Amino acid sequence: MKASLSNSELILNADGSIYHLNLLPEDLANSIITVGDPERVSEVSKHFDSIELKKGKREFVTHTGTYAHKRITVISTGIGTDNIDIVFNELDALANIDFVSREIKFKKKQLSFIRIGTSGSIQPDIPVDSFLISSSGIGFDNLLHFYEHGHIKNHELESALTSYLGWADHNIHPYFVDFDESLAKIFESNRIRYGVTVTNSGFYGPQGRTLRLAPSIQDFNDKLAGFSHKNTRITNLEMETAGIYGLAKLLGHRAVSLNAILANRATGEFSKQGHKTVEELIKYTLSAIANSDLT
Ligand SMILES: O=P(O)(O)O[C@H]1O[C@H](CO)[C@@H](O)[C@H]1O
Ligand SMILES: O=c1cc[nH]c(=O)[nH]1
Repeated sequence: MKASLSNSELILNADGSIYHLNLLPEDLANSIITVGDPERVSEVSKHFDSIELKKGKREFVTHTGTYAHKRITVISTGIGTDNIDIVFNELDALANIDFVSREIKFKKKQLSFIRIGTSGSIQPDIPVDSFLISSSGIGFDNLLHFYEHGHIKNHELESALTSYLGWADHNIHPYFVDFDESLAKIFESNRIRYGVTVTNSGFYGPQGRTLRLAPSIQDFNDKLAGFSHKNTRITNLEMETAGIYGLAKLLGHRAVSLNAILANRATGEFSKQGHKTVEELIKYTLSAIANSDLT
């Protein structure tokens, strides 16, 4: 017999929508763009040919519409993998749990997630205003540690990085998860490079930034930048990708993260045209989706 999820586990609002996102199952397209900044949602949907719905609650703003005959949902996650836990569990519930019987559906739907985010490079040769596809996400947060996840990790790279860093005494246990290669192919061109992205649990200390507080690990970014294993090096830092890759893979979905590089931490630069660069990445992403087999 199938288990019915209780009211405290699958939480629905009075109108039948899912607790934090305020969405109904029919509100969701199969292709989903995630962005961190709620204001970036309309920067994406302003390009749509039509918008069928706009909903939101807290930092989770959602627009669903059509672009070049593709139905697309764009949703903001806010900042951090704690929010990724909420967004990805609730989006998967919309697709794969029957809200009437409260049972997990036998036939699962696979969603395609494309993150359009901003990020800081730690390599001097990756300039501000460039674009980067994360071929892996390395979680310096703790989200994946709360789920059984041994089967979806890149064990070889995780072990190599863990022994190189030797930061277990700092309670740092990075998890390493790869992108969905078939989804990433859609976004390949000579305008965008591949890299490996660290997902941090903060923007300042956890990304090696020092304003007034002393860091617990000296030369944090230099140490990350110096990692090398079979042609793999770490390229950039942000705050969501590893959590997205981990939860998407665990739930049977596809995910790829596209980064607009706004900071170069090695050279101390920050983009003077961040809005334009993000706008260009949005147009680049939508054009690639238009020319893809995504439905
Ligand atoms: O621009 P977004 O998508 O929010 O991404 C980056 O920007 C935020 C920090 O400024 C973090 O969320 C980081 O991951
Ligand atoms: O340096 C940066 C720039 C954007 N987003 C981040 O998380 N870090």
